[in-house]
Amino acid sequence: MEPSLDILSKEDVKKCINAEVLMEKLEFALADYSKGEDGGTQQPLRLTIPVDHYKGRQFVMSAFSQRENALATKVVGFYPENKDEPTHPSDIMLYNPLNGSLQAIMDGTVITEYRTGLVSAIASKHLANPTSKILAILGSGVQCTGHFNALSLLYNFDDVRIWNINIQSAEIAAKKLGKPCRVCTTAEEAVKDADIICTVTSTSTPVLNKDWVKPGCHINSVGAVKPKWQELESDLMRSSVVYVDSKEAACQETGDIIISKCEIYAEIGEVINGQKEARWHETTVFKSVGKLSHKKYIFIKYLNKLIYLYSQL
Ligand SMILES: NC(=O)C1=CN([C@@H]2O[C@H](COP(=O)(O)OP(=O)(O)OC[C@H]3O[C@@H](n4cnc5c(N)ncnc54)[C@H](O)[C@@H]3O)[C@@H](O)[C@H]2O)C=CC1
Ligand SMILES: O=C(O)C1=NCCCC1
Repeated sequence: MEPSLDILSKEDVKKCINAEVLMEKLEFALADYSKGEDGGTQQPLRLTIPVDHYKGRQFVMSAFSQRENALATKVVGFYPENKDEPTHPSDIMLYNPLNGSLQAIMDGTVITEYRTGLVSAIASKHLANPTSKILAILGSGVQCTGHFNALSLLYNFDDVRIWNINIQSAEIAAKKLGKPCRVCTTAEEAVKDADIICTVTSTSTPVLNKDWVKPGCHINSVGAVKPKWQELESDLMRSSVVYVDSKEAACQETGDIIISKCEIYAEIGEVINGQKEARWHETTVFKSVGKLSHKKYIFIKYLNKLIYLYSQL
């Protein structure tokens, strides 16, 4: 008999996700990745296909995880000018690692939203002041909500600020958060005295300057996923303690690292493994490029288990 193929829509995937469980899995994934070969993961650098003719690009990310016994590929687009379609369309294919056969195809947009925010939350848990009360988010798209929801699992913020280049978009995002927050007219106003700052924009030039940031603040920067693009000013990168998800990927894929020529202190996985210090009393930047498909992979395997249960109900 032919093995069956599960096809999961965005709604199906949403029903399967439990953010707290995913956060635990992602922490293991980051730690395994930073152990190198001992971590039991295979995760080559992702393939980037420029589609300049249509102002877009596509990333193809494949990985195998021994811990989860899972093999998967995620394809994600980056079309920042899309208006009625997602700016990051994505699909994930899950394979049987025993024989390589395709088991499931699922929407990847919900997983991308959750995974990215939760990884920034894990970085914040290690690198931000544990008593953090003020959160600033620059950018008000999908990752604004993703980051707010993920960080709210760990912190009880009493002041949340949002800024976006387009203020109407920030106002819409603010209403969606389900918690009072302040829409700011400048990025400088939004980040004043903030304990944690998330930059989640599609900008190609810096939106955050060193002089605006409170010493000891923690910054999660997830945009600028092109070698010539920057989200953070070079001076800010050079004067902060910089952590990344993957040194290999960060050094090839983001102008925040390449252009600033900053020193990378550690991968966040090395902090989780106890190999490097969490210097949370200093100003820290977690530069995420989302390169780690194996993180997604763990997500996927987890979903697959739930999908199985779900299909039994
Ligand atoms: N590191 C990672 O793992 C991941 C990174 N990303 C990146 O994170 C960023 C945000 O992703 P989404 O929220 O999904 O995208 P989105 O398209 O939903 O939102 C992008 C936001 O950036 C704003 N923006 C556009 N140009 C700007 C400019 N010049 N200055 C300031 N803001 C500007 C837009 O108005 C919008 O609010 C993107 O750069 C994306 O490629 C997305 C997913 C994973
Ligand atoms: O890892 C991801 O997912 C993405 N990374 C870079 C930008 C597109 C989405």
